Amino acid sequence: MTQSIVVVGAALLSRGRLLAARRSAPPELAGRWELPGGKVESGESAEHALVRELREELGVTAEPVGRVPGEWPLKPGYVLRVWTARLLAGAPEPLEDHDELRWLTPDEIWDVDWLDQDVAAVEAVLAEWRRVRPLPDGASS
Ligand SMILES: Nc1nc2c([nH]c(=O)n2[C@H]2C[C@H](O)[C@@H](COP(=O)(O)OP(=O)(O)OP(=O)(O)O)O2)c(=O)[nH]1
Repeated sequence: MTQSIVVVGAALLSRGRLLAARRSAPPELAGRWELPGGKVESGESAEHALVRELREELGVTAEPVGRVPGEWPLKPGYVLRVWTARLLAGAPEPLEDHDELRWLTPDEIWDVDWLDQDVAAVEAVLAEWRRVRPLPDGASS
């Protein structure tokens, strides 16, 4: 049986916001938004890949916090798994693969044009985020 290639995505959360990244390549994905991350290399753990990718792509030191339950198909042979993560050092910059970053509040999550294949994953991130930090009584979303 052929194993799918695992792509790890980071739900980097800071000060009540989620980091979204706009892809600059390849052309069919450019301009759409995703969770920063990338492919897990052979012999590498997903958590290690997450830390490595965030360093390479965004220039930050981050640590994984917890897996967001679920797994989402990307292109054939690729699946996306997502971890919440927190920043330990640095301010994210779009160094590689991205040309813009945005910190989104829960209310702003759908303001960006997520990759189609990321929408279900982002919904799961939102559910996990609310589970961990429930909204105060009376909040609308
Ligand atoms: N990082 C990331 N990639 C995603 C997401 N959604 C999605 O379809 N993809 C696709 C884009 C790419 O085809 C693949 C991940 O490749 P990548 O280019 O980010 O990973 P990488 O840094 O390891 O790749 P490479 O440039 O070293 O080849 O998964 C997502 O939310 N995050």
